[in-house]
Amino acid sequence: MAAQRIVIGIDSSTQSTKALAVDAESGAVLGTGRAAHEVTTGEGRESDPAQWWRALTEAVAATGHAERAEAVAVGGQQHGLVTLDARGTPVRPALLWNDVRSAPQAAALRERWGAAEWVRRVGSVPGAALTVAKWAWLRENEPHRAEATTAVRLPHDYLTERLTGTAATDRGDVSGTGWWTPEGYDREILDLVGLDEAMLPTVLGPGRAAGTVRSGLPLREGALVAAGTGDNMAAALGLGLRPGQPALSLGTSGTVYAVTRGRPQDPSGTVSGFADALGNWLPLACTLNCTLAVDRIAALLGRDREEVEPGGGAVVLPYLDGERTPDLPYSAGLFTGLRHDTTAGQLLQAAYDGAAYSLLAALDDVLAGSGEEGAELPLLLIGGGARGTAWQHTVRRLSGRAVRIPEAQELVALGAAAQAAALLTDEQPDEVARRWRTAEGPLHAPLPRDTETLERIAGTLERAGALVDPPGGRAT
Ligand SMILES: Nc1ncnc2c1ncn2[C@@H]1O[C@H](COP(=O)(O)OP(=O)(O)O)[C@@H](O)[C@H]1O
Ligand SMILES: O=C(CO)[C@@H](O)[C@H](O)COP(=O)(O)O
Repeated sequence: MAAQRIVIGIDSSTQSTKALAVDAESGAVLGTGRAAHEVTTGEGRESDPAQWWRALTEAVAATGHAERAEAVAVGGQQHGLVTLDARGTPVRPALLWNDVRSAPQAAALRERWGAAEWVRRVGSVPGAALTVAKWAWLRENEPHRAEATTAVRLPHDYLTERLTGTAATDRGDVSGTGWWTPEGYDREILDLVGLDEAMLPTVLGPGRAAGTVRSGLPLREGALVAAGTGDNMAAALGLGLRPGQPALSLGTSGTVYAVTRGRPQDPSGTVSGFADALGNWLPLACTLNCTLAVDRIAALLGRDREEVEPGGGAVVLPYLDGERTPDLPYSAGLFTGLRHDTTAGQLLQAAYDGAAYSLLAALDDVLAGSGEEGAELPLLLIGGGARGTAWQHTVRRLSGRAVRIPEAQELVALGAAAQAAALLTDEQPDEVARRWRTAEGPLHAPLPRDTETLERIAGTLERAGALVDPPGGRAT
């Protein structure tokens, strides 16, 4: 019998790091680890990259297989701006994807060339989330820190570099920066925002390793380190997505996406034209307010997250963090349509509906522009929220689609593990995930689409005007 080969997949997401030790042959999860991250509250959203590294070492050690793993890969939250000095030490905490302070810089970038030209170059219309807007914010607001920066990284690049000593990224994650084109870094954009290309990592092609684990780390020295990728691209690998198969992730962010063979082009800005971690594309729409916002509203209402009730005409736009889809970075949450007989459970259901609405509306755009057949395939529901009955039911009611809930947990970490395993077995990572049968799970039949609720939310958004889009910036 051949010796068991073990790989480790790491998901460094907004709220925590999760690590899975996986049998490269069968996909069996042999050990798991998790360590929480701190994210600032208030106006900005920041985390200390050194804390991600500590969380990674803790989570990897907790799998119980760190010393045996032959290959490892990191999937990381997208877009975050990590700024390092000449010693590789963070100049300041990372500005995260959901930090909307960079909205004015994003607007100025859009103004400069127009949405269509940005889409032609980098696939996406710059919003506050994109790294390019965050770097522009830093230069304007903390020029001394921008000056002190000698290297710019994404979260997964930073962690991969700490593992290997190599400054490398991949086409999936780099496609969310706003300065990468399929031909390489866009010099004109880098000039526009005053960033030297020498400060950026090398973009590795699919299937390439970033290097090997350095000595003195809590992993086996010399183990292979795959290129890693952004967390959504890693989940696409982890599910073994074939072109046209839609997925919806309910985590800190809500995301909807599909793998496509053609490059997405959406000048409206709803769908970002990301690359996947292989040679394809990953049109994706993302909301800022998903599980955390709904949980917060449940807490305000004094309810458990599952204590929802149907009925009533209330609408909740749960934009506690500002919002990205629709593009309302300065918005705050809005409750409307309350009556004497409105219950707390109905308000909580309305919060779920408000959070799911934009994702499902955007799903239609993701699929419409995808040019792929198979758009009627069941929606794969993943992320922490997919475990919740209220989330599952809301997605089924508002999508009118069949929904499959993979039994496998932690699809981002599994995707990273599949990428690591592919280095050992000479397969494609998505083939590895299909071999591991990661997308299998109960299939829920479609429910009739609740068009009344969808229309009520759409109408509220249309009429909400300055309440959700204050002319002078942040509402509160
Ligand atoms: N059983 C559950 N029901 C509903 N939501 C859940 C459940 N378990 C976890 N969650 C939600 O999942 C979220 C974390 O999801 P996750 O995908 O791990 O987030 P991220 O990757 O953004 O850090 C938490 O905010 C929590 O609200
Ligand atoms: O910004 C995006 C996608 O464009 C987010 O999806 C981030 O990648 C963060 O993901 P989670 O921590 O919520 O998984």
